[in-house]
Amino acid sequence: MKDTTIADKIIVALDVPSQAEAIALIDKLPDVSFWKVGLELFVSCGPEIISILKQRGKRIFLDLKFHDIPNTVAGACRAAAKYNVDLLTIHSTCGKDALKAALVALESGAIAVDKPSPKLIAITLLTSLNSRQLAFELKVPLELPEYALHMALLAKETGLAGAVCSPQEVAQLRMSCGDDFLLVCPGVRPKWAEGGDQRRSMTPKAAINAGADYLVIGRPITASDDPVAAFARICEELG
Ligand SMILES: O=C(O)c1cc(=O)[nH]c(=O)n1[C@@H]1O[C@H](COP(=O)(O)O)[C@@H](O)[C@H]1O
Repeated sequence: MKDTTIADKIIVALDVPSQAEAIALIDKLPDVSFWKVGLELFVSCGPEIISILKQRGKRIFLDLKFHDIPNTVAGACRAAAKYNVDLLTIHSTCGKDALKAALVALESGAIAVDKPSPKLIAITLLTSLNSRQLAFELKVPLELPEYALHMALLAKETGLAGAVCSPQEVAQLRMSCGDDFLLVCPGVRPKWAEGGDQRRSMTPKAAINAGADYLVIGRPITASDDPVAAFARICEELG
């Protein structure tokens, strides 16, 4: 088995509008072992990108962020099982019944196609939201860290494999959810990169030190003039 390196902890978000641009990035960055296919790319070019990544031996995070009633998320998860990806996302705010239905359908879908089940992980609170927006736009009366923890625990109690959280909450979630619960952190920003629409960022090094299993990083690498150098610089900063 290939040794795991610090670079393997970085999942690069393939947020581009076409398959050609995605392939160009994948081939430009051969040291990236884990790629995220999100809504933009999947809606633009469909599931073929999954096969392209598989042919190159990459791990895949299929980030479709399901959010619907139990019957619908279950159907989507059953269908997604056939792609044989490593990680799949659903919003915790679907509620416990939907999370459970999704998990059961994903596992039975994987058995039906004789493939391992992807790990289902739950979005706690999008990293583009801050505490002000949580209180005044979403009208959630809890403090942000308490809300994120509650959403992670809901996923854990339902049997999901992990959660997506901002690096600012990862230490608390790690402490409360234990070492076996997968914690994936987007909203990560090296000091030299622009924040963009992310609201609860920390540096890659700080996020890993706080307990993240994986970092999801997009634009600091993919929108850089030199993605290869940007990826190498992040790996170097992670030590
Ligand atoms: O599920 C995700 O990956 C996700 C959850 C979240 O709360 N915030 C978040 O930014 N993401 C994703 O992580 C990636 C972050 O990209 P950059 O902001 O370009 O680094 C995007 O593809 C987002 O869709």
